Amino acid sequence: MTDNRALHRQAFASSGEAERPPQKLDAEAAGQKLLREIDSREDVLDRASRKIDGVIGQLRGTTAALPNKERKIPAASPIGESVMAEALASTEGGQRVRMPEKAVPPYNAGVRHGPRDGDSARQQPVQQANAPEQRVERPPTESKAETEKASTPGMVVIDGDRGPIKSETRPLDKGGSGGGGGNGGGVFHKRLGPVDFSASLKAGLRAIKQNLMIVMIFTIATNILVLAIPIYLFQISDRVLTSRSVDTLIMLTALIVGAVILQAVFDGVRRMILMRTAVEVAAQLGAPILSAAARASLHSNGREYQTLGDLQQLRSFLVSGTLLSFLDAPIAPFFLLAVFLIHPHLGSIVIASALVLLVITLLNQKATAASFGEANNFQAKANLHLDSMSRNSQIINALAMIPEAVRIWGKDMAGSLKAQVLAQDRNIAFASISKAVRLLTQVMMLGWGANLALEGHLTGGMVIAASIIAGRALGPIEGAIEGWNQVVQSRAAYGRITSLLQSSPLNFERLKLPRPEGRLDVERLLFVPQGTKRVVLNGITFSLNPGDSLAVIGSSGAGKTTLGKMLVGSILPTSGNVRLDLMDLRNWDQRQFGENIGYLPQDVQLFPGTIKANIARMREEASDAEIYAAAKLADVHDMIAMLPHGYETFVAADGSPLSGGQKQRVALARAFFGNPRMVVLDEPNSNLDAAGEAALTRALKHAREQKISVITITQRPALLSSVDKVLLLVNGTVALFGMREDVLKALANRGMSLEGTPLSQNQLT
Ligand SMILES: Nc1ncnc2c1ncn2[C@@H]1O[C@H](COP(=O)(O)OP(=O)(O)OP(=O)(O)O)[C@@H](O)[C@H]1O
Repeated sequence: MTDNRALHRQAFASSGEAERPPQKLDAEAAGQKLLREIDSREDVLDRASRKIDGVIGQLRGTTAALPNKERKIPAASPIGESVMAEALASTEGGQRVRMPEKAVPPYNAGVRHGPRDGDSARQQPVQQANAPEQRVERPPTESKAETEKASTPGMVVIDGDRGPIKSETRPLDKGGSGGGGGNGGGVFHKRLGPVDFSASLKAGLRAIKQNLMIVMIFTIATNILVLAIPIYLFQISDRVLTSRSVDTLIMLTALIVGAVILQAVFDGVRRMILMRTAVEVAAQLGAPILSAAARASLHSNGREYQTLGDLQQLRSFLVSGTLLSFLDAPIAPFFLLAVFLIHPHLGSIVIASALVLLVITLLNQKATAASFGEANNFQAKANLHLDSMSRNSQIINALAMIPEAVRIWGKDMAGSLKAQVLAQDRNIAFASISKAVRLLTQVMMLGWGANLALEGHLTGGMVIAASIIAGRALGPIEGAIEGWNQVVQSRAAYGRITSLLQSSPLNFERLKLPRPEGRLDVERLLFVPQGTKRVVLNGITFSLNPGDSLAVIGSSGAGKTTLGKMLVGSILPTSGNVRLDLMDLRNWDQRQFGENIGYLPQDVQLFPGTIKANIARMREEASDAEIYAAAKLADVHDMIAMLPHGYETFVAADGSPLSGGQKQRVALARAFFGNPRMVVLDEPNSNLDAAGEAALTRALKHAREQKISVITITQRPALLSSVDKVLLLVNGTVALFGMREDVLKALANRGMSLEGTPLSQNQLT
């Protein structure tokens, strides 16, 4: 805005002043003067806003100095810094993958010789590998610069960004690596190791508590200053009008004007602090909630993601008038006392109506809780449906399913709206009753006060003052009733946030193990999906040595995909164990396990971002050498090289511009990224043409050379030539398992196809 004005001024100055008539010059001078005035006012406003921030900073400093065992504020990261970091990250995303400069190295060159983190980890002794990592919940030591920034008046500090996403600025000159960030390549993880969501929750609550303490100080001051108006009325009617003193009137008016302005400022400040509190809570809890939801959604239909909406609900409550009413409530008894001091009769009237209002509050809570809960449940269902609609938008359009999809959503929405109307009707009715009670109280006070005045117990000014003060005393109760819906929803939202964060399996620390070699032991796996009696897998037992390659074959519905998911830990068995290097998957550190395995699911999905970011599993710290090594290992480098933008090709959420086969091959490179020790490929050739299938066979050969244990789920015989062992699944049980030749021979002897079904006469001959 200021820049625009500067431009305008420049335009004024440079547009040939000399030739212009004096009237025009006058007008321009007036215009410039006006702009200068606006500038100076803006400066004043800016300064005021900075001062407010400074006051908040100092007050926070004061609360920080209070003796409090719990008070260990984590390293603060100013909003500006994270914005800067993001800006830097997006600039980096534009860099290109650096290819090897000379002759193309052998497929494993990047893996064997590159200065890779994984390699150094492998060479470290076990003790070192087991050294405790920095945990998320531990407040990092504040650097001097940060401490200075935090204590600088005028600097608003948000103690946030403490989830698994670490708030640190990325180094810009990282070995020429594109980092795999890509333009749209978001950040999934930056921090390794276990997290403690309870600590994040505590930090969020601490931020709320601290700020509410400051807000309370301003609330008390505001409420005291609110008394200025009744005192003014009282003084005018009882002193000025009787003494007829203009001087007293002027002095009183000046005082009251000052008090009213101060009250407005204090009220503004407390609202600003609450707004910042809401932002801070979002910054503290956003990343932990998303991480916990992502993990929890593994065993559900993804409704946990809606907990982010709960955080939004909590934020809205923190800036709502309802919260201000609750904050005003503790001061209400003092107003009551003031009315009592004016006259006990009037005080009794206020107490009686306060009790009536409290009863109304309880009745309101009882009458609306169930309906509000029902409305929320329906809303959550409608949101889930909306989510699935957005994921399946192509099918919905192609099969002209829009009316049906909208109808299903509409049914849940209608349920939610119906329940909401019922609840809101009751809420509004109770709010109206409470309003009426409050107004009637004031009428009674005026009426009875007038009677007391007639009897000479009170003056007219005292009656009016008492009536206004009574209004302030009852205001918070009325506000609480009106905003009760918000209270209920926010309480439920907080409950859901708490249970999600506290029950997350990511909370539990796991021992960091040495890098696995790829030995796989599957023991008596049984899988009966929750809520069903269907036995999908039954007594599956087999073992693979590091570097073994296995093909899992079987007819459709035999349980191959389910077994594959179990091998990568995305489904937990009902009983039995899957062990990688003897350790049960449940006991592996989840992040470490994920880094050491690869998985290509049947239904390939890429993330919106560049191909390089997708291959690098969206990791910003991935080096070009690692990305290139994965692409070579999966034999997709040549295919990527043919794309107009190569590794920088941006893949949209629906996978365009890649074809189904290309998507599958990029996902194959993603599975091989980071030199994993075990890779599970579910139907990796389902979308591939002959050339793609040949490349896949080569990829499996490379993996074998690198001693990566590969489990390939397939129905096609083409891949069998590149595996050591074959496992035939029939109805969830192992029908055959052994060396490829033996299994194929056994199959032929039994006259069975690769799917385990008897061959027809034609096939046998
Ligand atoms: N969560 C679940 N709830 C109920 N049934 C399930 C569940 N998961 C798998 N199943 C059932 O288990 C059986 C095996 O499914 P799975 O997807 O593992 O088969 P598959 O061998 O991979 O088949 P395909 O080759 O067609 O992919 C199917 O009949 C499926 O309906």
